[in-house]
Amino acid sequence: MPDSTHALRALDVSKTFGGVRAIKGVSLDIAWGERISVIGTNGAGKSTLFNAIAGVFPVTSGTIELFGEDATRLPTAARAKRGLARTFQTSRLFEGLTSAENVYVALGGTEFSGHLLRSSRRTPERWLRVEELLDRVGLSGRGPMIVADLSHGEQRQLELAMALALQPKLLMLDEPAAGFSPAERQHLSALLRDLPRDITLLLIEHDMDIALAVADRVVVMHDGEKILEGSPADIRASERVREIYLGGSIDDAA
Ligand SMILES: Nc1ncnc2c1ncn2[C@@H]1O[C@H](COP(=O)(O)OP(=O)(O)OP(=O)(O)O)[C@@H](O)[C@H]1O
Repeated sequence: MPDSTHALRALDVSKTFGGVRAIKGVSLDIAWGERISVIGTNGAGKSTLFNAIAGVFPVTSGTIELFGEDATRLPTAARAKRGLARTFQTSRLFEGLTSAENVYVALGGTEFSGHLLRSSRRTPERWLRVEELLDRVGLSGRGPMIVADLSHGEQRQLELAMALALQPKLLMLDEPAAGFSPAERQHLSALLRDLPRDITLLLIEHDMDIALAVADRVVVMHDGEKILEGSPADIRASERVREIYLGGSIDDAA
């Protein structure tokens, strides 16, 4: 059971790379089960905030509490062990394996060494779980396909299945719709909305439609700072957001 009211509390977090202040005093609380989208134009600091929470690098100042525990100095693996799962902008799949085998490995198939058929006899329940996860992300029937033969969209869906295999408390998705067709975007949006409500979700997304459709609350970053947060309706109606997107890359507002 959660031992705090929040899955995540980031307090006054800053990160400087050389002379660049990528994020400046950003605070962000995410309640258990809440779904947050972080939006902002190129260079706003979204990825830096995301990576700071995931523990990819140490923050310059500020604190990060995960699941009620100070995680500011915890390495990525320790954060993952406590229940944080993330996807990446670039694919981390095993391209020569099938979809099902990828999910199997993500489920903790530590005995995996190219002998999946042999291990499958020992772990039929794990293969059932693989099928469930593939179904959940809309990849029913794709289990036997080699990853390299999946479409880009399907590969991202597979990554989502692998993240879900970890039964995360906090699922962090880094631009999951990058490179998607309009149809794939709609599909992803529906998939994310259908995720179990007990998974806390932090989504960084360029695509406004997905960001607003999936989130309970939206955080707007600009120039390294959190400048606004509110409901999707608040954000949609915000003149400030409109100005920022028009002043930045108009593609971002698409
Ligand atoms: N490793 C790094 N080294 C130096 N500067 C960095 C590094 N990572 C990010 N920055 C800088 O920090 C600022 C914020 O970048 P960040 O990638 O967090 O923005 P973003 O909102 O994710 O942008 P995008 O939407 O383009 O991915 C930018 O000015 C960027 O150039």
